[in-house]
Amino acid sequence: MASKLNSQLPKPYLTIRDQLIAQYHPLQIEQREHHTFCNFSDTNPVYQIVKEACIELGFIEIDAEAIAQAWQKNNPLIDQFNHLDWPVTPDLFQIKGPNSETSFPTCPKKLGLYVVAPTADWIEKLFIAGVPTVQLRFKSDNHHAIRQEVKKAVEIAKEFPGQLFINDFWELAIEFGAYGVHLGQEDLDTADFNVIKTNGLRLGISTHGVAEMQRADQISPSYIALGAIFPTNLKIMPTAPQGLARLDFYTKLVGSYPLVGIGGVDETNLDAVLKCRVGSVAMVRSVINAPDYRAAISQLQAKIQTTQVDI
Ligand SMILES: Cc1ncc(COP(=O)(O)OP(=O)(O)O)c(N)n1
Ligand SMILES: Cc1ncsc1CCOP(=O)(O)O
Repeated sequence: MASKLNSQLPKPYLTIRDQLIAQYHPLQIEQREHHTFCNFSDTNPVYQIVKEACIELGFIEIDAEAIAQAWQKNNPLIDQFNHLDWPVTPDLFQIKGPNSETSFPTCPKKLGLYVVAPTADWIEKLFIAGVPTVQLRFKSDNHHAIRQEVKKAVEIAKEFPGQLFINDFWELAIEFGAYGVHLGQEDLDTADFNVIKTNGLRLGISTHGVAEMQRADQISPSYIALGAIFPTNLKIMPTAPQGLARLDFYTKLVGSYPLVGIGGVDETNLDAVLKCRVGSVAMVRSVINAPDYRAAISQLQAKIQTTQVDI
């Protein structure tokens, strides 16, 4: 494979690097940044080769470094290098898992169909239609409107057996007593996790790759979300769509955390996503923009019931 990098690797190592790239080409995605050089901080050849191969496969640099570190830990000697030995276990990535004292309250590993909805009225329609897990993702700058919407959604949720997560507004979620909150990476610097936890709320965290999963693990959330799996026009994503081969890898990486897959999932690709052993699949447009949302829910739920493997 022709390299996009100006490699600093010695010639014999380039062969091993290209072997890795050929072996793991299903993990390849089109990268947005064009890497012209690699400034390696670590001189270990295994680390260097793997990092370069991962950059070539389209991993962002912090993820390439995390994978290179895991590989080096598992396979430290270049003269015993086994290019088939891609590391997948959480411990190689220093992912501890949720069983520590600091964990958030647990939620089911299989959350069923998880619909992310724009308003409290939608939350009601979704619960009535039998959706087990919903999220209020209300986007507004009007504090009064936000407060009213969260309050209404939580009041509605109390009438139904399903689970309601509130996106972003964790203080309001606590005040009104929601089942859980969902936070993005940019919320992690400001949210008070102790307050969320001591109030008994579950926590879901968005991730877009390996390094963000490692960061999420430090917080021991109730679930980890990974997106986008496929292209989505609902929001601008910080990383390119990750695809099924990477989803399969991420499912192994998170170990016993429930993994929620999101982004571009619909009836046509749901089977393939479930086969990657995700705990659940979150969707917006496949339900909210469907010509008949009740019919869409029935079809998606039926597919989840028939296809989801034991995890
Ligand atoms: C289940 C699930 N996964 C990811 C997201 C995205 O959340 P976030 O990163 O906070 O981005 P916005 O939704 O605020 O645009 C989500 N909402 N739900
Ligand atoms: C909110 C969000 N976070 C990651 S992808 C995404 C959008 C999912 O929407 P859709 O299911 O319509 O692609």
